[in-house]
Amino acid sequence: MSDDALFLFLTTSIIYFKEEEEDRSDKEEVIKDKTSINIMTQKQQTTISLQVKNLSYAYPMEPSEIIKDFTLELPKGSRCLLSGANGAGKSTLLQILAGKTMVAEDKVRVLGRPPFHDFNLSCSGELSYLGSQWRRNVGSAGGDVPLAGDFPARQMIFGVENVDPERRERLIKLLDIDLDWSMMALSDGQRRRVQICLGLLKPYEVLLCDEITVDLDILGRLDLLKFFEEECEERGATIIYATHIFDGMHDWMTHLAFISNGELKYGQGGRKEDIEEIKGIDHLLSTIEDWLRVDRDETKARKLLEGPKKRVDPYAHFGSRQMSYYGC
Ligand SMILES: Nc1ncnc2c1ncn2[C@@H]1O[C@H](COP(=O)(O)OP(=O)(O)OP(=O)(O)O)[C@@H](O)[C@H]1O
Repeated sequence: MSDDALFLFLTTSIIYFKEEEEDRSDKEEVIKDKTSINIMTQKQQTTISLQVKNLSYAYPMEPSEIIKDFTLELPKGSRCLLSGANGAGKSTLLQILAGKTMVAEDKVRVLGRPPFHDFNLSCSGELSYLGSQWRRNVGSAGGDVPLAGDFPARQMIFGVENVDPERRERLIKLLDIDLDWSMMALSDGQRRRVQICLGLLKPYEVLLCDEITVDLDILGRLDLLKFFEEECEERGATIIYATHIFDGMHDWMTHLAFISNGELKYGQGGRKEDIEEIKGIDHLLSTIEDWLRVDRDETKARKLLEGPKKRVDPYAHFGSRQMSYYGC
């Protein structure tokens, strides 16, 4: 081999090996990345962010329990659809999980902490609740009376401190909010958009939603569901979403719980892939319809058997009811 040929051979080999090495290290990067994603997914799946253990609850002065021996466990990053008939106990359960109602410390854990006793869970924004109580408190003067006063949506949204400006911008765009909207002259859907924006400004780790999208138009609802999905997949947020609207929910949810008369009856809060009735194709609506029909028949039968509910009269000891009659 001539000197020139030897030189050419050596240079080509060096270039080839270098390229091979670069290629291999690229591949290794990808494999490393994939491994870390896998580890994250496994970690996400094994990290429990919300836990309810044999929870029972009765409202004060009420004779019967509204939540009965309820057990649920949700991993980080999951999106659980909470379903059930009117009066089944969904809002009551969400209010307990949100720490608005006191139950024993060991019955409910959110991010490993008891939500009622650990006040900081909600104050820090780690646990966020958008529900009936919240609807009455945010942007309203109490009950269903809208806040009076001619101030713009901007004032409410920019009034929340310590918010990431990028997140705020994103939410304003997503919810199609006009910052000049006057809070006293909004439609129900517009008010709900401002309320939802306020509730989502802080990056929660666990979000509890109780029928928040009823007033939104289809686009608003679908965009919001997409946003929630990204929050779970990118940040590992966990969401429980109670609704009677199932459009788009089959693909959206990762877990399903159907509550009947305060008990976890179908779905068991399990992964949707493991629930026989909705496995594979989108059978969610028809399945929930079937469950609701069975539930309605059972409730009727139970009520017939139980007879009328006996309520505790809180004024019985004071005779004030009689006094009020005299007053009339
Ligand atoms: N403050 C309260 N005091 C006493 N009983 C209550 C109170 N709030 C709700 N209930 C009762 O608890 C039961 C469950 O109500 P809850 O609001 O949790 O049901 P839900 O599943 O959210 O219903 P919906 O789908 O209509 O919103 C109902 O029978 C209701 O009458």
